[in-house]
Amino acid sequence: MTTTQLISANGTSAFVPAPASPYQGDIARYWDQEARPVNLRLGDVDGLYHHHYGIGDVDHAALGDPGDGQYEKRLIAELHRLESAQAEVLLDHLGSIGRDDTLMDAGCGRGGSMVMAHQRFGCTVQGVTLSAKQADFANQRAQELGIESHVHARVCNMLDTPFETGQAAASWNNESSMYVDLHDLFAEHSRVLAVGGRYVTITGCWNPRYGQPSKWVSQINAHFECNIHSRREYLRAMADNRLVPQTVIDLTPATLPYWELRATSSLVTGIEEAFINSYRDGSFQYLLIAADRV
Ligand SMILES: C[S@@+](CC[C@H](N)C(=O)[O-])C[C@H]1O[C@@H](n2cnc3c(N)ncnc32)[C@H](O)[C@@H]1O
Ligand SMILES: CC(C)=CCC/C(C)=C/COP(=O)(O)OP(=O)(O)O
Ligand SMILES: [Mg+2]
Repeated sequence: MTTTQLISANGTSAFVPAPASPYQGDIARYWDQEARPVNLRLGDVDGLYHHHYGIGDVDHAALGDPGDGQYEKRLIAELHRLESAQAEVLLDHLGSIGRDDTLMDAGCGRGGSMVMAHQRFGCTVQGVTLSAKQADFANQRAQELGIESHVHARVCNMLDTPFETGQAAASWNNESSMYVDLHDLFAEHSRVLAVGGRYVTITGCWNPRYGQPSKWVSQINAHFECNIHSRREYLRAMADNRLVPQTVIDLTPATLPYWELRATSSLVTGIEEAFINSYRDGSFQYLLIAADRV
């Protein structure tokens, strides 16, 4: 594997794999530079840093009076609670996981879901991200929590991981599959998963019933430099790679309250309207798919 030496601001150096394509280089740079308050301030609530969206009903009693000085703080805590609830639902679908099991988080971001998985199951979690900044951040958090022997992130292409064939009891993509070819992705999950293991994704996908990707879906693609797939593509690519869906849940109604609340906050990024409109017009869906590796 080709590597590139990176010299960081404090003079330390590290070898990271050279990107597999110019596109992956762009995505690595995108996440290396990302520092949006909507992600950092939510993560600061309890130290779980997510780069995914939320599900569930808004607790209006907890939010309280918009007129008082502490409202914004409570709003941030509420958005964060909904994002962590999303990760809990993903973990609910991993099946029975033991302390000795290894899980793979494909596109692990700053590692919030990995920490939650370890805290729930006591297992080992191996994460991969294209971003050295994200991997460092996730490993720093694991160290601060004293769980670095069980939670580890590395800079690595999720389509070509160093994990052994059949090594993982379960694996997932949490809002990270729109950056890769789905056939290549599911071939790698299928290789790394033990037979009988479980794969889970939560993703945004365009709805074939709408016809083609709507202008809102195109706007989301441009905003994040990603390539949202259709629901049909997910199911077809899984079927071609020995991943048999056990559960498919349309989380669209469950994620709308998160977006409607986020649109009222001071942390808006400008993409809220595209998510809200595409979920409402049926062109875009927020889906959980849990599949058995057979
Ligand atoms: C929207 S973030 C999701 C992060 C995380 N799953 C979460 O829920 O917080 C997308 C992640 O996918 C990663 N990613 C995109 N393409 C990748 C690839 N080819 N290999 C590894 N990671 C990739 C990015 O580096 C980033 O960490
Ligand atoms: C559902 C879809 C299509 C997701 C695209 C991938 C993505 C960028 C997710 C959220 O990341 P983030 O938490 O960094 O984004 P934001 O800054 O908007 O909260
Ligand atoms: Mg976010």
